[in-house]
Amino acid sequence: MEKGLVLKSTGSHYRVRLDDGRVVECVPRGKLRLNEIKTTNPITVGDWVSLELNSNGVGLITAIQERKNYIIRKATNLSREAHIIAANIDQALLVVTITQPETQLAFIDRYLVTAEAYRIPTVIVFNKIDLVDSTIQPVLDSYISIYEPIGYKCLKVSAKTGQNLDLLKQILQGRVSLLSGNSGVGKSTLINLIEPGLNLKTAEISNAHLKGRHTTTFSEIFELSFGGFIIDTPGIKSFGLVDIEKDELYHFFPEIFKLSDKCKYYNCTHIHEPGCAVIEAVDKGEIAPSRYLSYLSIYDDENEKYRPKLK
Ligand SMILES: Nc1nc2c(ncn2[C@@H]2O[C@H](COP(=O)(O)OP(=O)(O)OP(=O)(O)O)[C@@H](O)[C@H]2O)c(=O)[nH]1
Ligand SMILES: [Zn+2]
Repeated sequence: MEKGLVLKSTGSHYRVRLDDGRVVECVPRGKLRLNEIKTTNPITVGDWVSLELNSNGVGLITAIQERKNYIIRKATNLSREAHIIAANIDQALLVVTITQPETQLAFIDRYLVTAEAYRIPTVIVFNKIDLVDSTIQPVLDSYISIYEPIGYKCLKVSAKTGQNLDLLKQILQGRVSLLSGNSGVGKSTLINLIEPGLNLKTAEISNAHLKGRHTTTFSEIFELSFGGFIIDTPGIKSFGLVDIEKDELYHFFPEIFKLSDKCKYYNCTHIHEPGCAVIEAVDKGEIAPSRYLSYLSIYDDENEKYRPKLK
């Protein structure tokens, strides 16, 4: 009996990396299912599997280990089944830039909420730090002062000058990472510097959900030469919001969640209730206005009237 990590899935067979580094082609033995959700694919990249090796070197997958997390894409047909894109993601690296292009705070917040809901720790990587001049610096500082206190690790790098790429490498080392970020922030440039020759298909498929044919694109995991894995999956630079119940949304804003047990009402929405510890913290400037705005707009687009005025 061997154990391995699923690197690639083509629907019917799988490429699995054994613990000793060997890579073998595998087929599942019979029906393998984890009783989680209705899914179009029972085994996905990032899965840890048990397998038996045939004499001809082909593996027979006999079991799938329980997943610590997974990301899904809703299948485009009406079967309501989900397609699991990847499992057991140790961390997401969200690459953002303050300029060329400017990554919006609302975009970062939506990403972080989704990552929290998926239980994927996220590191915010500020790239193109070489472009930061005296006008950009305060903006960069303000971004970091929003996210660092909440607990998100922030890293300033430059693919152009090579600044802090060693730290980025350290973060990637020994982990399974998902690389995300808007188009043009430098994901490919960074990864090519860190691991030359690795050509990720990070390019986003525009309106992927509108184009059914793209759901047949399979994701893949690449091994880094210095140890660690990168999940390469098209269209996942910014994964969509998972279905989050409105009244659970505050769970995915760590700084709001932390305060929520101090609210007067146990079912406080943190939007209009008297005695709300969250609103109080927003008023006192202890919660970033932009974060609270994101909370309101994700909760309900009609919360306009509750929005605090930004200075
Ligand atoms: N000045 C500067 N330019 C950078 C840096 N990193 C990347 N770029 C440039 O930014 C542009 C976009 O970089 P890409 O690596 O293609 O960005 P991407 O995030 O992979 O973009 P998509 O493939 O569209 O998702 C390229 O022209 C890079 O040369 C950096 O640190 N500093
Ligand atoms: Zn409240």
